[in-house]
Amino acid sequence: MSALLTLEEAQRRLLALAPETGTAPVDIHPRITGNRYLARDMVALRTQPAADLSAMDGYAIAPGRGPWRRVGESRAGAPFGGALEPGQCVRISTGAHMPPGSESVLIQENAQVDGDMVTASELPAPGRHVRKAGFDFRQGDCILARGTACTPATLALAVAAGHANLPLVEPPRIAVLDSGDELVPPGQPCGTHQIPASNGVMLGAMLHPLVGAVEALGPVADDRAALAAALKRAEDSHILVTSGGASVGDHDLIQQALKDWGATIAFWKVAIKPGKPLMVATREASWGRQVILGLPGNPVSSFVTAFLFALPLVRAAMGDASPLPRAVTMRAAEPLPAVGKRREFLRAVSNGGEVRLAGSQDSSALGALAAADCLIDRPAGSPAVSIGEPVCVFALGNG
Ligand SMILES: Nc1nc2c(c(=O)[nH]1)N[C@H]1C(S)=C(S)[C@@H](COP(=O)(O)OP(=O)(O)OC[C@H]3O[C@@H](n4cnc5c(N)ncnc54)[C@H](O)[C@@H]3O)O[C@H]1N2
Ligand code: MOO
Repeated sequence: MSALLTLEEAQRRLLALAPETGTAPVDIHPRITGNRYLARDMVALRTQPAADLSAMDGYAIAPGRGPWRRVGESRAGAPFGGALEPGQCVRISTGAHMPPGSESVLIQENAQVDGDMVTASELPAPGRHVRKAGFDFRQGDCILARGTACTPATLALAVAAGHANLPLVEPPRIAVLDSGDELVPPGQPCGTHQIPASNGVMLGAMLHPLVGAVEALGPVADDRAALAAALKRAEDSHILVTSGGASVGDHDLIQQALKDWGATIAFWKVAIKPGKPLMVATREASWGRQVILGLPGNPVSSFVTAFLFALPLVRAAMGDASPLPRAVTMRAAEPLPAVGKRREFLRAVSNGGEVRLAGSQDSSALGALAAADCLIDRPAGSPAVSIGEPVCVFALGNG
């Protein structure tokens, strides 16, 4: 058998296949919802601040040690009309124009006021409490790069830079198909030879927050005709995620069904545990390229491969410039065994920078998976870990 792909190589090959979905302008106001990413670099249409502004409430003072004669007021939205002469000041509020001739702001806590005359109990340094024009950004600056996520902060920056809508990558159309003769739809009577079809629901719940709509095509029996009928319903999907039938069993028909459908296998099997039988295929539809991600049927294998492959693929198709999950370092709260040839992703619970196993690491153990809030990433061939040693961890977040 050919060597298994490493995780990095498999992710690289998959992301290179991410489908193109198109771009459309989307109104920012009242707010863009869901996970969306910029299709282009964005340039500021205005300078912010557009003029020197006060950062505090107090008095905009002319240079010198004072006292200063108060000659007017500058409020946010209503600037002082004139310019300050030496020895003059204006009352000023936070966000208001610094009038010409003023140099710094004497905060009101440090001002002694006697009629029109203002003296300083503590003198501000020149330029103190002044936001200089353009210090945040200037017209023409690139403020947001293509592939940036629309977060509350990036939306605020885009609005401040003068934009009313943003060019966003369209979310991909996604279908999920779980297959197996033993699968029973949720809540229906289930014999001892059967199992409730939990993967379709789990995968839909993982993908839905990213795109807002996921078509559920399963559960479907391990039967060529049934699979063909289900695949026909996926003809319009940019991304089809299948679960089950990915391994070597006589009844694991997914690969054959996909080939019958016109798909070409891009690669199969990755050196990870769980998740080895992961399969990737493509299909040229009349409207463009479809990507098929074949996940193993074991529920935990399906979850882990969805986290490592399906979510990044969807994020990449949505235009995310860095779609892969990011690891942090934590300390092992219990010893961990040495790792064999496959890189392992252990279901675990984190607490205050420490991490311990969530329970059974069997790839069917949903109890431990549901209790986990992270995956410990154990490289292939790595030695046993003692309590307190650092380990790489992926927070499950959306997972
Ligand atoms: N002789 C070998 N056997 C197996 C190998 C191997 O290399 N040689 N690989 C093992 C590994 S690793 C995995 S992972 C599984 C994956 O197999 P499949 O993708 O073909 O999955 P199934 O056989 O269809 O199902 C496995 C297991 O998961 C349950 N399942 C499947 N779908 C669902 C669903 N939608 N909801 C809930 N549970 C589901 C199914 O009942 C099985 O118990 O293969 C190993 N075998
Ligand atoms: O890879 Mo399987 O996913 O070990 O259970």
